Amino acid sequence: MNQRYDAIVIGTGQSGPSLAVRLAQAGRKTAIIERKRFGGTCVNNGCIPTKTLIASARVAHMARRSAEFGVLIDSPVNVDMALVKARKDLIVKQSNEGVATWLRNTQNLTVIEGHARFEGPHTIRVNGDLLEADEIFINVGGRAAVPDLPGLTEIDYLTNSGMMEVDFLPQHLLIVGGSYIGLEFAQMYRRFGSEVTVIEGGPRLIGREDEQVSARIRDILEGEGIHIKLAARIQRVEKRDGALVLTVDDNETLHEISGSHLLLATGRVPNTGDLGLETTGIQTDARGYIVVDDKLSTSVAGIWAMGDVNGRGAFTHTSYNDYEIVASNLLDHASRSVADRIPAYALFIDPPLARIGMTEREVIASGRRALVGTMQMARVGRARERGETQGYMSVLVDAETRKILGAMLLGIEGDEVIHSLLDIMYAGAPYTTIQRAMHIHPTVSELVPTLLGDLKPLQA
Ligand SMILES: Cc1cc2nc3c(=O)[nH]c(=O)nc-3n(C[C@H](O)[C@H](O)[C@H](O)COP(=O)(O)OP(=O)(O)OC[C@H]3O[C@@H](n4cnc5c(N)ncnc54)[C@H](O)[C@@H]3O)c2cc1C
Ligand SMILES: NC(=O)c1ccc[n+]([C@@H]2O[C@H](COP(=O)([O-])OP(=O)(O)OC[C@H]3O[C@@H](n4cnc5c(N)ncnc54)[C@H](O)[C@@H]3O)[C@@H](O)[C@H]2O)c1
Repeated sequence: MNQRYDAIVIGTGQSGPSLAVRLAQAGRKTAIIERKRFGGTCVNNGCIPTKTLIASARVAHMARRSAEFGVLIDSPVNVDMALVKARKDLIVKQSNEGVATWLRNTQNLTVIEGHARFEGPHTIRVNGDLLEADEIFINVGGRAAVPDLPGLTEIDYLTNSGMMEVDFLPQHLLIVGGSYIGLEFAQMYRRFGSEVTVIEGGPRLIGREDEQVSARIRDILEGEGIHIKLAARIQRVEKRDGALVLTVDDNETLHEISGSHLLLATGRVPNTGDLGLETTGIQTDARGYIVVDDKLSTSVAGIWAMGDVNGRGAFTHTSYNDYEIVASNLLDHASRSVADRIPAYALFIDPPLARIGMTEREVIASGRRALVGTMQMARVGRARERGETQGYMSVLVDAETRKILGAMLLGIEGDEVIHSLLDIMYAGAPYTTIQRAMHIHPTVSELVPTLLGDLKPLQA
C-alpha cells in the first residue's frame, strides 16, 4: 500500500522522537519508523543502563570503603548481579515505554514498527508498504564495531548490547578497547567484584585526551586493581580448557592473557549499510557516515541526518542538539548551525572526566598564546570532606581575548561543575566574569574562581 506523509522520521534515537512530535504538533502529517527498541542506544544499551549499573557499582565501592568514614558494616559486601540487572532493567523499561507511549499518544503522528529502507530519494519501504514524503529525517544511530580478530568467530564475545543481559559476575572480564565504553565497564565490573583486564591497541588510554589526563586515569584504574595492557596487538583469540585466551603482541613479545569473558569496546559503526542509500544519491564518507552540512542537510534536498549517523557527534546531547538545530531552522525560521556547538562530554568513571572545548594539545597546535590554570582536587574542601581527592582541574584561556578555550575537570562532581565554564564560553564572556563571581562554600565550584585567578603561560 502506498502512503503519503508530509514528513518521515527513521529511527527513534535521541533526536527522531522529539522532532517527530514537533513536526506533528506543527500540523505536518508525520510518520516515525523504529525497527527494534524505542529510544535507541542511549535508552536501551547505552547511557541509561550503563549509568544505572555504575550507580550500583559505586554503592558497592563506597560500602567497601565505609570503615574509612567510621561506618562499620559487619559482613562482607556482596553484589547480587541478578538484582543489579533487575534494577537496571526497570529503569530502562520506564524510559523505553515512556518514549513509545509519548509517540503513540501524539496526534498527527503514525508510529510504524519495522525496518525502513529507501527505494528512492523520497520513497521508503517498510513492512511491504511504500511511504513517501518530501521531508525525511534519518536518525538511525550506530552499533558496536567488531574488529577482524583471528579466531573471533569461533568464540562467544560481548559488546555493549550483550552486556545488558549479564546477570552473573564474570570471573575475569577481558575488555578490548581502552576508551569510553571500555573504561566505564572496566571500573564497573571491578567494583562488582570481577578481575578485569583492559587491552588497548594505542599507546595510552582514551587517546583523544591530553597525555597527562590519560596517565592520571590509568593510575586511578590501576589503583582499583584493574590490569591495563597498552600498545597491545591482538594476534589470536581462542578458547582453551574453558578459558578465553588472547595472544597479544606488545613490543615484539608474545604474551597470553586469559579470562572468562570478552567484551569488545572498539568503537562504533553507523547503521547505514542496510538503509538503501544507494537509491537516493545521499553521500556517505569512507566509514559509512552520512555527509551533512552545518544545518544537517544531506546531499539530497529535503533529507536531513541527525545523531551518531552524521559523524558530527557521538553523544546523546549532540543528537538532541541536532534535533534542536533542525527543528528551529524548519519551524522557527531560525538559522542555527552545528558549527556553533562547543565540544562537551564526560567519561563516567569515578571520579568523572569532564571535557569542553579544546585540549592542551589542540591549543598548542593552533599556535595561539594561551594561559593555563591547574588545581589538584586534593586542595578542594568538598573533595577532602567526601574522601574523594583523586584528579585535577585544568582551564585554558586565550592570552589575548581572555576567553576560555577549553577545560578538563577530572574529579568529584566535575561533570556538573564544568557547565559553569561551558556557559561562560557560550556567553562569549571573558574568564574574568567567572573569576570575579562569588560561588557557594563548600562546593567544588567555589574553587573555579581561584583556579582562574592563578593562570600561567601554557608551555608548548
Ligand atoms: C555503552 C554506551 C554508553 C554510552 N554512554 C553515553 C553517555 O553516558 N552519554 C552520552 O552522551 N552518550 C553516551 N553514549 C552514546 C549515545 O548512546 C548515542 O550517542 C545516542 O544514543 C545517540 O544516538 P542516535 O540518536 O544517533 O541514535 P540511536 O540511539 O542509536 O538510535 C537509532 C535508532 O534507529 C533504529 N534504526 C536503525 N536503522 C533503522 C532502520 N533502517 N529502520 C528503522 N529503524 C532503524 C535503531 O533500532 C535505533 O533504535 C553511549 C553509547 C554506548 C554504546
Ligand atoms: N560517557 C559517554 O558519553 C560515553 C560512554 C560510552 C560510549 N560513548 C560513545 O560511544 C562511542 C564509542 O566508544 P568506544 O569506547 O567503543 O570507542 P572509541 O572509538 O572511543 O574507542 C575505541 C578504542 O578501542 C581501541 N581499539 C580499536 N581496535 C582495537 C583492537 N583491535 N585492539 C585493541 N584496541 C583496539 C582504540 O584504540 C580506541 O582506544 C564513543 O565515541 C562515545 O561517543 C560515550
